[in-house]
Amino acid sequence: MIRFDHITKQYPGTNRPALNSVDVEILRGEFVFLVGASGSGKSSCLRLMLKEEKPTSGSIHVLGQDLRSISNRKVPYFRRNLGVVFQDFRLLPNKTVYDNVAFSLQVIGKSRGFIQEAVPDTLQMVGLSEKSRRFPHELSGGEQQRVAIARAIVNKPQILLADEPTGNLDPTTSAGIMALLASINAAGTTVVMATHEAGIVDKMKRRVIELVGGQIVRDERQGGYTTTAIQTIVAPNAAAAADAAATPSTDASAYARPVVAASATAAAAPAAPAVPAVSAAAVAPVVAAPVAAAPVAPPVAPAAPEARLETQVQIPVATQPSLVHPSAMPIIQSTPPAAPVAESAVRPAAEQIFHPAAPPVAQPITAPIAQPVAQPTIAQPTVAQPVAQSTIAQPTVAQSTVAAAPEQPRDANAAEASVSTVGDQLPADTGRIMTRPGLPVTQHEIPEQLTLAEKLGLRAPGEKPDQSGEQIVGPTR
Ligand SMILES: Nc1ncnc2c1ncn2[C@@H]1O[C@H](COP(=O)(O)OP(=O)(O)OP(=O)(O)O)[C@@H](O)[C@H]1O
Repeated sequence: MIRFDHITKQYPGTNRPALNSVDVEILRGEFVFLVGASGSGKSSCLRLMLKEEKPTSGSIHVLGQDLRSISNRKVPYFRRNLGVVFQDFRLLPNKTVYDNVAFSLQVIGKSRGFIQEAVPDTLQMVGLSEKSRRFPHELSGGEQQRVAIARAIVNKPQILLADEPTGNLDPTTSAGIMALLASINAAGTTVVMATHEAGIVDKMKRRVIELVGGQIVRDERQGGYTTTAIQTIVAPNAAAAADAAATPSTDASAYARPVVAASATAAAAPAAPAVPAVSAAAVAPVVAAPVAAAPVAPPVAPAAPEARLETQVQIPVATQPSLVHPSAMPIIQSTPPAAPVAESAVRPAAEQIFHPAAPPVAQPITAPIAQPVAQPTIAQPTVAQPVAQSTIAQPTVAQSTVAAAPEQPRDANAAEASVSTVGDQLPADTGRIMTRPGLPVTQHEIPEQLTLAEKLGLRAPGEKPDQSGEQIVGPTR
């Protein structure tokens, strides 16, 4: 779904890169924290995913598209597949809650009927139905962030990028926002969130990617802000890996199993560094989608993997997709809350990253027996009413409407906005390990400074601004 290959980003006028040869893949349905000290490169990662910045070298694929192939003119259409939430909310101050959310649909040409249905549904999901007529300055910080989240998800993006969304909020309000993000993720949206907040990361027990000085130093399933994983040695075993590759599983329960898998590169080199093993804490993550019955099931309905974990001890590695990039840091994997989908399984041949014939090192391991734990204390979303699943549960369906008449964007290029989603609608490939071909690097010029509307994909760079203005409003409390 999102893949960085050897990404280096050096900003003009700086003498060291903000990101230094970063390799990482984020699968569909994952909830990923980017953590690290200030200046470690978290926001740069998000800006690159959004094509707000271009890498100095390396390639980025998002939703099956090589971002280098997306022209500046088409960037707004690409961004319609991504929702974005910022630390400072960035709401339109002269518009009501309803209009802030509706605005993002109006500017991409959604029909009045669609807007009248989608906006109330989304406001209900974020618990703001009763405050739809208020202006941003009449809301608390947490409520403003909920509006920003509603705006980000109202078009049912497949990916939600959040840059320190709780940075301006108190712990209790932050917990509510995190529960909301968890429910959005549980309904199928991939969430990537940069944060400094150790408490949140520790409670959520999701995948954690840690950056230090622009490099990934840790990539851990169900991690904490500071790793507590027990490191063990896993010896290369090509035969076991070959078996693993030959018998890919489509059993969703496979995702629930802790696993260790190394890269094909490691398999080919007996002296390769040891691969870290699973986290000792295979505990239940915080997810419970507070959604009501819906006409359409979530596209990536995350089963509750924690329930199955409790009795598992011996873990067949073959059934778990690896997130390990051949040249990336070893990953420490335990249990993802959802069933991430390897986008690679549906890419064109030239982009295929799975190479079953060259399996990585993979050894059965003894997984920790999950201990019953108290439910983490992050609260469920304060949704006043049962949530209409249609609000976010059908991202792939929704995406297709971006290019469909009468809601088609206003120029012929709009159709391309939906193309990128096609690759994400096919079944998961669960049993193979990723290796990737090197790709030539071509740079595209994009504006360094974009307005909010441009960042949100609402308006093409350079297009005439909306008359209502694009001022931003930050937290009021
Ligand atoms: N537009 C820019 N021009 C020059 N340098 C930049 C620019 N943006 C970021 N940097 C530098 O790149 C490095 C990474 O910055 P980035 O904002 O990605 O870090 P971060 O981890 O998100 O930090 P924070 O947690 O403080 O937001 C820093 O050294 C920063 O000074």
